[in-house]
Amino acid sequence: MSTLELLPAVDVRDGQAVRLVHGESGSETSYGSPLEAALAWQRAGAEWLHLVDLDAAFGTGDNRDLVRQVTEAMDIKVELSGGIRDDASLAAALATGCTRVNLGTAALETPEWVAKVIAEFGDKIAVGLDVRGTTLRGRGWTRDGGDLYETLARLDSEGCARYVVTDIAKDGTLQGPNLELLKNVCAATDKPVVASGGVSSLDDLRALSGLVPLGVEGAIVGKALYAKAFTLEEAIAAVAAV
Ligand SMILES: O=C(O)c1ccccc1NCC(=O)[C@H](O)[C@H](O)COP(=O)(O)O
Repeated sequence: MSTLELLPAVDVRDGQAVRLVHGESGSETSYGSPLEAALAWQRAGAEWLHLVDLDAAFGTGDNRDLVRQVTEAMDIKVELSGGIRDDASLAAALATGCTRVNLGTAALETPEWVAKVIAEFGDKIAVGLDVRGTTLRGRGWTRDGGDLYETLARLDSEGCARYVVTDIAKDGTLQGPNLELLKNVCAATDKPVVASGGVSSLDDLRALSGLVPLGVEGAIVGKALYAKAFTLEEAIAAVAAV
């Protein structure tokens, strides 16, 4: 069985690494320099970094220069997320040298553009399916954007390479991932799924590892690492031992 990929998260708001609760603007806990955080995960053995520009996601500005600086400083693979919604923001994101980008709002609001860039850029494009129940949320998770499974079927038919699935109710809460949601999404698509939101313990990572045969490829881990629920080294060892 393949090993679950781990993607430690650096979410950037107003130049700082932060974690939100349920992705809500104003619920930030700050954890200092995004570059220091990213370098720390790299030193700890990360193979991936999940880097989010929250201001771009919320439409409160952007941290584009900082995101580029962090991405360029990494020797590991970087997944960029937040506010990538048109040719200009996609070009800027890809120009950082990131391995792939994660589209969210655009998949809900400008499906023709997303179909076009999926066709053009292949597996450099992942789509974030951020849900409350089975309703997708866009614009920094503030607006409803359609049904999860209808959107998934459409994106599958367009050749989307990968999905990043977040249960917003779990995100930043340390309450454990929504395993049922992940199983249901894996049953609805043959494409790999990256699980995001709620990881709280090494047992959660072991449980997610158990879903690898179903199609879960990786897990984004944010709050648990910042809150020191476990170290990244412990997480890497835990998923390797499953
Ligand atoms: O990814 C986005 O575009 C985004 C937009 C608006 C709010 C939050 C957003 N992302 C949050 C993340 O990707 C988190 O880093 C990730 O879900 C980790 O969650 P957790 O382990 O529960 O801290």
